[in-house]
Amino acid sequence: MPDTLLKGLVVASYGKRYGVELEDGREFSCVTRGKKTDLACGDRVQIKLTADNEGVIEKMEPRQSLLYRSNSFRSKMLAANVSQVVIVLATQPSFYEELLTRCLVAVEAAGIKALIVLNKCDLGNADEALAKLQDYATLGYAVQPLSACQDIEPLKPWLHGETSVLVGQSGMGKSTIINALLPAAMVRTQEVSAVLDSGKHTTTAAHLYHLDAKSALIDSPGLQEFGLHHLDPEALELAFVEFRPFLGKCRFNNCRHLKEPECAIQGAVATGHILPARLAYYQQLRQEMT
Ligand SMILES: Nc1nc2c(ncn2[C@@H]2O[C@H](COP(=O)(O)OP(=O)(O)OP(=O)(O)O)[C@@H](O)[C@H]2O)c(=O)[nH]1
Ligand SMILES: [Zn+2]
Repeated sequence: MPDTLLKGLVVASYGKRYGVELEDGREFSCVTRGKKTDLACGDRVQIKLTADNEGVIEKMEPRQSLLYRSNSFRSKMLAANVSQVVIVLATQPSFYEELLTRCLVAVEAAGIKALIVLNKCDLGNADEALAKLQDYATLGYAVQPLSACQDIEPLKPWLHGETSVLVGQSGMGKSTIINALLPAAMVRTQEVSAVLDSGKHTTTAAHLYHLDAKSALIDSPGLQEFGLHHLDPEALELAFVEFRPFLGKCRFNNCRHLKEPECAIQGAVATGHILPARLAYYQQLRQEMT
């Protein structure tokens, strides 16, 4: 029955090709109709089979969430329908707080939960790195210390029942985490690449792995460029969670919280309700928008 539409899940995206897993577990290499490329790993779709191991994506189901990463030129979809973003940091090499901030902004704007994992806690300077993350814990973000190469167990309860996407700078230990959670992952990645790459060198944008019947993990490439060009100023100020009680209380209702007089956000910094560093990150991102 070549015209039957089959329900599936996008488990890999390779440029213009997508790996789609059907409900029975079979996976097919699929293309979209025309020039449509606005699909992401985690999207629920309906496909029509065209030949052995090939399919065309005919329909996409509505999304619950969509996480973007973008650079200065364009935004790209990172993952769809995720419930949680796991930001992987490490004690060494030291992480960029600016990148963490950008990532948290993207997560808030997408309406998703965030978990901050501090990996490599077996190395010497864990206390220092954890102290740095205390500010984020105070803001309400979950922070989980980990040593992925020694014991992955502390991470597991956080992933249960969630569709999580792992993001992090190169070298923080994402691959180590995935391999510890899912020892067969590497094998599977290679098999899928062989099917989908068809001899060409394409990079995987993201890949979804099932941890169990209720939990999935999406691996994504580094987030070195976590531009936020898809956001508008309102979304940006809302993404700084501790700003929310003060929004709408500035003298000017179009206040950018840069140098305006009688700004409630700057006032909250002066009274110790908002950290100066958070305002500085906000202002940097706000200025990128103008
Ligand atoms: N000491 C220590 N080293 C770790 C831990 N987790 C990972 N590493 C090491 O850190 C290095 C980088 O780990 P990867 O898992 O390759 O990092 P990645 O984030 O996947 O990096 P990319 O592949 O570049 O994206 C490797 O040498 C790992 O062995 C840990 O918990 N403790
Ligand atoms: Zn203001």
